[in-house]
Amino acid sequence: MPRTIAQVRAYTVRGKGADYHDQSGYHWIDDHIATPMSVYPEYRQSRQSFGINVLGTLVVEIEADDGTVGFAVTTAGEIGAWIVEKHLARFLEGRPVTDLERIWDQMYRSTLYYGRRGVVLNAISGVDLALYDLLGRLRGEPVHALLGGPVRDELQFYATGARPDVAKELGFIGGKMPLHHGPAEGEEGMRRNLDALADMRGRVGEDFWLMWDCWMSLDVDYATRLAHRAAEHGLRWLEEALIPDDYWGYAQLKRQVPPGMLVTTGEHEATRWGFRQLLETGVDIIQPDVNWCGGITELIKISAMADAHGTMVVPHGSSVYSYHFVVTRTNSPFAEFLMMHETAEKIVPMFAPLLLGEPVPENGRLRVPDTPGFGVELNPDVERSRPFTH
Ligand SMILES: C[C@H](O)[C@H](O)CC(=O)C(=O)O
Ligand SMILES: [Mg+2]
Repeated sequence: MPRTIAQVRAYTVRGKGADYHDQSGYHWIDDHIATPMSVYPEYRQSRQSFGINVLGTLVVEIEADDGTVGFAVTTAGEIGAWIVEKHLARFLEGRPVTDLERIWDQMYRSTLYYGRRGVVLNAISGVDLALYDLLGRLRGEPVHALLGGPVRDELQFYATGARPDVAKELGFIGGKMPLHHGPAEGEEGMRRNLDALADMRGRVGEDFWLMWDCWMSLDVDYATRLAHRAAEHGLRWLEEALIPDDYWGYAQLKRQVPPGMLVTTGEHEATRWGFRQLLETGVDIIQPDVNWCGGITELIKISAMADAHGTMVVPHGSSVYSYHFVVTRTNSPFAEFLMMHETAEKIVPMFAPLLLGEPVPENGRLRVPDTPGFGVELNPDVERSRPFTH
């Protein structure tokens, strides 16, 4: 008989951690990056000014009836803690730890009237990942073994950050930069974007992948013009050019970009139904975030559907939670590493300082550890609180 779930607990943490936009002091990740809010000049310089970091980190702990505890982290803060404690916990406590599918389905169906995506799916993802962690710990196996085992010996990474030139030195296969100026900054902003790309191309040489992360800031017309002008500097892909709801725009953009340039998106999409719509647009790479899209139980379905469309799945960030998945799938040939060092010049663990044992790539590569569950522990020195109980 499988173990049963004794208790579900939700905690919040402020500063860094899973809410990696929650940085203080200078950080490249908050330095005049183009966003959907860039149409308002007063919100252009800092994403924190419009509240990109309001949520904070959610930690979900699930305890089995023998006292074994699994956990996971995501971006959802207090609102997520409330959803887990007051609504989702009832679908877990007293159930077998192996009931992944039924638990996911009940969490999703029961929250449909206020959920479907966004913070509710972040909370569901956190619960699902904590359950995988618990199952791995109980069985003494890494999560990648629960998913069918690795299809390659190690992962290779591209780096996201302000310094692709440093990423190249560190052994990454490519560098993805934030786009700094959106359509509201006119031709001057367009020129600055292209100058930055040309400058970086000059530093990294011809063959190194360079990509742009547009964080939902563009429209189809601007994105098309940007893509054509960027082609001469060898831009490999244009990421998340449009708002996530504009599936029709993505289909049009895919038809209009120069041959060979990839259109990628999906980090703010959730569930198999959202990704079905996205796959039908014809984008080249989908980028679900396993901490936000519904967890591993849902990513398995999204990935299989993408595979049948001949589309690559390169998950957004998510550290160990995506590494254990990516290593088990042939249509996920590489992974993202988000450079959380303030100037992107050094490698630091993505969710630092929240996790102990969080692995980082060396020379752009990583052998996913075989330690049980996701192989990480909560750092006891990081203060957390439990705002709600049930
Ligand atoms: C750099 C991007 O604006 C964002 O902060 C991270 C992201 O979208 C990505 O890693 O992809
Ligand atoms: Mg992105």
